Formats: sequence, structure tokens, C-alpha cells
Amino acid sequence: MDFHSNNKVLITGINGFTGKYLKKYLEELNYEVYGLSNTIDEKKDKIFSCDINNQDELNLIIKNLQPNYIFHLAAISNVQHSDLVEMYKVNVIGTQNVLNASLKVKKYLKKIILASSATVYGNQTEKVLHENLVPNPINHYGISKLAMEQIAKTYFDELPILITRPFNYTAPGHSEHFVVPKIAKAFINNEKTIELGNIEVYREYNSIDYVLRVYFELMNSKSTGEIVNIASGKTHSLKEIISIFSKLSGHLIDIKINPQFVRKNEIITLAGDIVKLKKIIKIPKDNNIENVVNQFLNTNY
Ligand SMILES: C[C@H]1O[C@H](OP(=O)(O)OP(=O)(O)OC[C@H]2O[C@@H](n3cnc4c(=O)[nH]c(N)nc43)[C@H](O)[C@@H]2O)[C@@H](O)[C@@H](O)C1=O
Repeated sequence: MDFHSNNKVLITGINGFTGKYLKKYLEELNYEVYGLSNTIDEKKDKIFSCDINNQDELNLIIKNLQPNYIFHLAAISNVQHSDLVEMYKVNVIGTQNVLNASLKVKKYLKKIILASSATVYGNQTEKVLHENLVPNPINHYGISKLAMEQIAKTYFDELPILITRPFNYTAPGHSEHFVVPKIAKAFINNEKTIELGNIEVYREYNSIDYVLRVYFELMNSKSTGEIVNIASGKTHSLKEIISIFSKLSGHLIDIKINPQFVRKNEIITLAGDIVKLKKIIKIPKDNNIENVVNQFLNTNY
């Protein structure tokens, strides 16, 4: 008789921003959560030290673990990351390695969720981005994520893969390489000025609770062999974000434009269409920009 548990989850990049939140969320729902991390030297509890660019190491861990679900979150996620070789190696080849290793345990697997990115769309004429648009990435990060998607599609016949395209989301614990945590830190430290790049840019800044809930629902949905946005469709300009921080903190800040932070290849708007997502899952309600800002303001930096 097979005593395999059925609720074993493996998260790659478990010590990253989303990985840490997802681990906690799934453990609270009684899933058995394991992880891979390249930021630890040796195995600690259920977290294995593993570089996804080491195929042999990956094969061994995944083969022994026999997970039922895999969330592949390990990636270079900073759009401006300067080491392009590393970016392509981790985002593209790393994904191929995870999928290769997954083939060895495919009889146990119910779902592999891949975190691609909304940046694969680039700048489009459509205001709201739906999954049938032809991707048009304009930076290496988006290109690496599109390459990752294309590779994943070649495994669709063999593995239960769902490719997700998360739009921007943030929460405390997110690196200050990203704009909202950077703004939050300036407000919390009562700084007089903040230096930013392009501020006439529009992004969704979804809450982590929203994204975790969507991931969970997708993991338990029947959907595989396709691509779906993790989006809300609600965008905010950076000016608006600053004014929400001002309103909720009672603190005013001057914005200085620093050319160092101005991106040449800029995506002006990333607003996701949620029609397809809605067909697969029930959209969670808890997604409000003021709650996102308050989460930051209530955190010590
Ligand atoms: C969907 C996508 O979402 C994220 O990528 P991102 O949109 O590049 O995120 P961000 O927070 O770095 O920039 C947001 C906007 O804000 C502008 N901006 C202005 N001034 C500063 C500034 O000073 N710093 C930063 N970081 N951005 C600035 C910047 O030019 C951009 O227009 C990642 O999670 C990525 O992994 C992902 O998949």
C-alpha cells in the first residue's frame, strides 16, 4: 500500500520574500512544507541547501522528497539586476532544471506552479493585459521570464504545470530594491526627501494576502497547461502611493528625481486582466492599497 501523504509542498526560493510568506500560509493550513534555498549552507528543518543550477543536487532532493505540489519561486526578481549571466542562468536554466527533476516524481505531482511575471507583456497598446496578447518584453528580466515560459510549455504534455504571471505585489520583508519598500523606509525614518526615478508609472501593488490566497486557490484548481495572470487590475501611480503614505503617516516628503533611478526601458503601465483568473478561482476580496501601506507603516525598519 502507498502511504504517501498527498499534502507535501516543495517551495523553491523558500527564503525569498514570497517563499517565507507562502511557507507560513501553507503550514497554517496543515500542509507539509519543504523548501530549497541557496542562502543556507546546510539542511535546516525542512529546508534544503540547494542551488537550482545544480541538476544532480536537485534530482536527488526532489526524488527523495516526492512532493505533491511544487511552487517554483526561486529567481532573480530585481528587474535592474546587473549580472545578466546570473539572471538568465537562474531564471531560465534553473527552471529547466526544476522541471527536469520533476519528471522523476511525476506520478506524485498534482501541480507545479511557476512564477513568471507580468513584465513579459512589456508596453502594449491595450490598457489591460490579458493572457492572449503577444508578449513583448522590453528588459532582460522580462525576456528571461518569457524564455522560462517557453521552456515550461515544452513540458506541458508530461507535467501538471500552471504558469502564473504575477503583477506587482508587496509587503514588509520585500527588498528595498523595489519601489514601495523604499518609499516605506523613507516615511518610517521621517526623511525629508526621497530620490526616485520615473514616477509617472502605473503598477498594481497587490497585498501579499491576496497573492497567497490566489496561489493557494490555483494550487487546488484543475487548471494546468496554461498561463494565468495573478492580478487585480487596480493600478496606482507612484505619486498616488506617496500621497497615501503621507495621508496615513501624517508626514510630508519631497520627491527628487535622480537620473540614476530613471529606467531607460520603462514599462509605463502594468494592469492585469482578471477574466481568466476569475474563471479558474473565486477572486479574494482582501486587497486594498491602504492596507498595504499600513502594513509597512506598522513595521519597524
Ligand atoms: C511584475 C514585476 O514587478 C516588480 O518589478 P518592477 O515593476 O520593476 O518593480 P519596482 O518596484 O522595482 O518598480 C516599480 C516602478 O517604480 C519605478 N521607480 C521609480 N523610482 C524607483 C526607484 O527609486 N526604485 C525602484 N525600484 N523603482 C522605481 C520603476 O521604474 C517601475 O516603473 C518585480 O517584483 C518583478 O520581479 C516583477 O515581476
